[in-house]
Amino acid sequence: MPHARASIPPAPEGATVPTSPAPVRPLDVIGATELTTTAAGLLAEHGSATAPGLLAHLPSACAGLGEGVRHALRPVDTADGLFVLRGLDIDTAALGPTPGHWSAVGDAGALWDVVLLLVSTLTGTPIAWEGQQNGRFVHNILPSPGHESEQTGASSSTLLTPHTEDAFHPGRAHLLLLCCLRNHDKVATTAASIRRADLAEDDIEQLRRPVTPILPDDAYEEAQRFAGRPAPVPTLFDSPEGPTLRFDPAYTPLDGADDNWRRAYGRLADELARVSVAVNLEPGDVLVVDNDVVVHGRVPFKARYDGTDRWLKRASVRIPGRRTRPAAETGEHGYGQTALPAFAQR
Ligand SMILES: O=C(O)CCC(=O)C(=O)O
Ligand SMILES: [Fe+2]
Repeated sequence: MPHARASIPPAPEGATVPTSPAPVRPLDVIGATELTTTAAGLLAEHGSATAPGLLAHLPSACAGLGEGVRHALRPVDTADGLFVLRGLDIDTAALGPTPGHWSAVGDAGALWDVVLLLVSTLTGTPIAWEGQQNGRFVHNILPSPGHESEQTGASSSTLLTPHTEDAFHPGRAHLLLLCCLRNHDKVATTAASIRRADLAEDDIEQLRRPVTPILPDDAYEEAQRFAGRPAPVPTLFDSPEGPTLRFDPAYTPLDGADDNWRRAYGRLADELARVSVAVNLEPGDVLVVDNDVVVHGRVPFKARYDGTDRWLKRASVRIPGRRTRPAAETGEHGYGQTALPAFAQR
């Protein structure tokens, strides 16, 4: 049912204006039950969502999932560059309070880590970063005291500027998956597709040039200390699958960039703001974002810090053999960071 559309909330003050809703892919009760029972079985067998043996068993566990789930998780197939999988039934009362920091999560909500890993494995290979959230394959996105105005998932009071996830790195995800556990205040994730943007050919030419680097974000302290020279990277790329982008203005130094490039970059940012949609995730929704096509962010909100805060689980996925990026990326140093696959690539 590709025609269903997620509801669009009114734009909060200062936030991007939604122009078109996100496609919803419904998951029926049979599919949802398959995912949760398979996840519960894996958890019971391996004891923890972070057990290496569980990760190794994801492909064989997925082999037992039915056609309905597989169909719902077929590749992103519209210029929106994303979809919302809807139909998982989360008992939010049983989750326990939203933790105050990712490092305090432990196995809280572990069933949903495993469900998200299964969903991720149906779309590709989940990856983790040694330097982020202790190497976990499923990150917890929740507001944390002291981090309110950062450009990371832990922030709240500030607009999380639209960005490509892990834009600084050539091993970054092809798909980003966000599973919503709790979102009482209907805080929207924003998403803008390069395939909805209308740019002048001259601007596209400018932004195809590698002019300035993208530096590691504040979630990567070790990478930020890396001594190597940051390499300039192109912002736009014409891939055999259509236009793609690599964009993170909050971590893009503009000092070395010429005026023509800067103006084109500014117009790209304006155009992405124009086509941006606000996706209001509800508990049980899994937002699947094509990280080569869409930049995502989040509107500002007031954290509660009382155990009822917004809580998302996040996974990153590589699609083996995908040709959406310039070949020159393979020579990048990646600021000393390595993306680790959950299991050997199939
Ligand atoms: O909180 C959100 O909706 C998105 C945060 C984000 O940028 C991320 O998790 O990568
Ligand atoms: Fe992000």
